[in-house]
Amino acid sequence: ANFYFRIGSYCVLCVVFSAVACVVCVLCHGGRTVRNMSIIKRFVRIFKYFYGIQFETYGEEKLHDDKPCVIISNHQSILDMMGLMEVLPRNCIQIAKRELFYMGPVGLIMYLGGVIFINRKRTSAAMSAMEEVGNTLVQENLKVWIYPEGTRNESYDLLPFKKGAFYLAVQAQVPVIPVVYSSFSSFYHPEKKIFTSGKIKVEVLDPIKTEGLTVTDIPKLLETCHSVMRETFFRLSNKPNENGTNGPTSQPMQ
Ligand SMILES: CCCCCCCC/C=C\CCCCCCCC(=O)SCCNC(=O)CCNC(=O)[C@H](O)C(C)(C)COP(=O)(O)OP(=O)(O)OC[C@H]1O[C@@H](n2cnc3c(N)ncnc32)[C@H](O)[C@@H]1OP(=O)(O)O
Ligand SMILES: CCCCCCCCCCCCCCCC(=O)OC[C@@H](O)COP(=O)(O)O
Repeated sequence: ANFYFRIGSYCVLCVVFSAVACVVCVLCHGGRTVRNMSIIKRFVRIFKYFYGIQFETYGEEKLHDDKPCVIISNHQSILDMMGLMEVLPRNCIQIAKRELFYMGPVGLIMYLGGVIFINRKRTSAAMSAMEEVGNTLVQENLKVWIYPEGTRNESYDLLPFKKGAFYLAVQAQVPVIPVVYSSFSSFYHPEKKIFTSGKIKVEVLDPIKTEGLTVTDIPKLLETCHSVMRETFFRLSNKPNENGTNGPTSQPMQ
C-alpha cells in the first residue's frame, strides 16, 4: 500500500507542481523557451526530499561547457525525471514521447520548457523532428537530452540503443556526453511493490567527439557509447559483470 501511496503522490506532485510552474513560466518568460527549464528544475529538485532520495554525482562539470552537445542517459522509470533535473545543464531540452504531452499540466509544462515530442510509432515523423533539432542545435547553442533506450527499462541491464541520438550528434557534428544513473532496484521495484528511499549515483562520462564522423560511423559510435555506459552502470550499481569482478573491465577502446 505504501508503494501506491508514494507513486500516487509522485504523480499528484507532478500535476500540481506542473500547474504552478506553468503560471510561473508564463509570467517570467511569456511562452515556450528553454529558459523555462531552469524554473522546472527548481521545482523538480524539491521532489527528492519528499522521497528521501539522495544523489551522488561525479563529473557534473563536464556538462557545464557552454557549447551544444547531445546528452544520452539510461532510463529506468518515471523517477528518472528527478535524476535528470539534478544535473540538467543550462539551455538543454529533452526528447520525449508524445503521450506525455497529453498528460494535462505535465504536458503543458514540458511544452513550455521546450521539450520536443516524438511519435515513436511513426519513425519517419520522429526522425524529421529530430533532424529539425539537429539543424538549429548549433546556432541556438542548445543541448539535447535523449534516452537512447527509447523506453523505461527496469531490468538490471541496458537495452540496445536506438540510433536517433547518434544521427542527431553526427548531423550537427557535436559531442555526445553519456550520463549514467545507478540502478534504482535497491529501493524501487514495481513488481515487488517496493518504493522506499535510497541513493542514486550519477556519473557524467567524458564527451565523445563526432567531428569528422559520418553516417557510416554511427554503429561504432553507438557501440562505444553503449559499452562504456553499460560498464559504468554495472560499476555504479555494484553489479558483478560478466567476468564476476566488480571493478571496471577496461576493455581497450576499439
Ligand atoms: C514542475 C514540474 C513537475 C514535474 C512534471 C514533469 C516536468 C518534466 C519536464 C521536463 C523533463 C522531461 C523528461 C522527458 C522524459 C521523457 C523520456 C521519454 O519519453 S523516453 C521515450 C522517447 N525517446 C526516444 O524514443 C528517444 C530514442 N529514440 C530514437 O532516437 C529513435 O532512433 C527514433 C525514435 C528516432 C526512431 O526509432 P526507431 O524505433 O525507428 O529505431 P532506430 O533503430 O533508431 O531507427 C530505425 C532505422 O532508422 C534509421 N534512422 C534512425 N534515425 C535516423 C535519422 N535521423 N536519419 C536517418 N535514418 C535514421 C536507423 O539507421 C535505422 O535504420 P537500420 O534499421 O539501421 O537500417
Ligand atoms: C491531468 C492528469 C495528468 C496525470 C499525469 C500524472 C503525471 C505522471 C508523471 C509524469 C512525469 C513526467 C516526467 C517524465 C517521466 C518519464 O520518463 O515518462 C515515462 C517515459 O519516459 C517512458 O516511456 P515508456 O517507458 O515507453 O512508457
